[in-house]
Amino acid sequence: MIVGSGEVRTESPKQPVISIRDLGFSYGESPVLEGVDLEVLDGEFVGLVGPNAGGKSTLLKLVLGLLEPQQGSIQVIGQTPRQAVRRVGYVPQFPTFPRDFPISVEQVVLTGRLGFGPMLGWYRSSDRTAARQALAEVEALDLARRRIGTLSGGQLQRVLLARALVAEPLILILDEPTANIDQRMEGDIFDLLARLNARLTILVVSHDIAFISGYVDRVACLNRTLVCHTTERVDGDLIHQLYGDNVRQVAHAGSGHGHAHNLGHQGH
Ligand SMILES: Nc1ncnc2c1ncn2[C@@H]1O[C@H](COP(=O)(O)OP(=O)(O)OP(=O)(O)O)[C@@H](O)[C@H]1O
Repeated sequence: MIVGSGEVRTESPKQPVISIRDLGFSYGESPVLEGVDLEVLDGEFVGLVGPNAGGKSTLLKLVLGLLEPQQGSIQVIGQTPRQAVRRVGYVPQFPTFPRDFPISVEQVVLTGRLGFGPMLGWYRSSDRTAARQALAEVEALDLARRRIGTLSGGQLQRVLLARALVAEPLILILDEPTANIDQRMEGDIFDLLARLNARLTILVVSHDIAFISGYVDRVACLNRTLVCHTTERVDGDLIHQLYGDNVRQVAHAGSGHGHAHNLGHQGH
């Protein structure tokens, strides 16, 4: 509540846009997720971190409605994940395209509009305008006519982000968006996400807890079960708890963030 010069104004509390309750999932005998609870509030920027095979991608697939919970529940904007799928923009983990794959950047972005219009068939001019706007928003409009397979890792991530944005989502979910790009680009992508967070709720999977804690509001640490921490809690002890000895920390030369890198995922 805000009180000033005799006026009383009540700020409405932020609503959860993703609600996960007591979620359980296994592919076979051994559980991958157990008793997972998570609420992501409207407008939040949440980082999802955890060791290899901790269940991060599985949790995303459940939130996207690609898998069904075996225990517990998930609501996305008050609906089932499948019902809400059009309001969720998804940036998958670094797909690769052959260099001569015959599809342009603009065509890739346009696939984000599939099913948008009333008719089956070709894209409308409003779809093309939206695709160009989305490319401009991620500062990649100059790439529109390039073949998708000729892009660098950082350029490809921007284009996939534009493809997610063109569907006008309320929530953006990204799976390791900077896993195969250099540190300067990593900062650029997260600066861009921070700007988009002004109008979108963001859930991002990262292997680099120390880096993302400079950007996100909270980190959700997933290792079969899930524990949330505010970013102030992200220190050496927490990183060690989560990743054990499989972590080396190196300063980011000249990054100005003063953060360290978790190199526990060198397989990526
Ligand atoms: N389709 C599948 N069938 C069987 N087991 C699977 C399948 N997908 C994932 N798993 C297993 O489930 C566990 C969790 O995998 P998941 O990919 O969710 O983890 P992650 O935290 O995203 O890992 P990483 O950081 O390595 O990407 C792993 O042991 C993995 O081998």
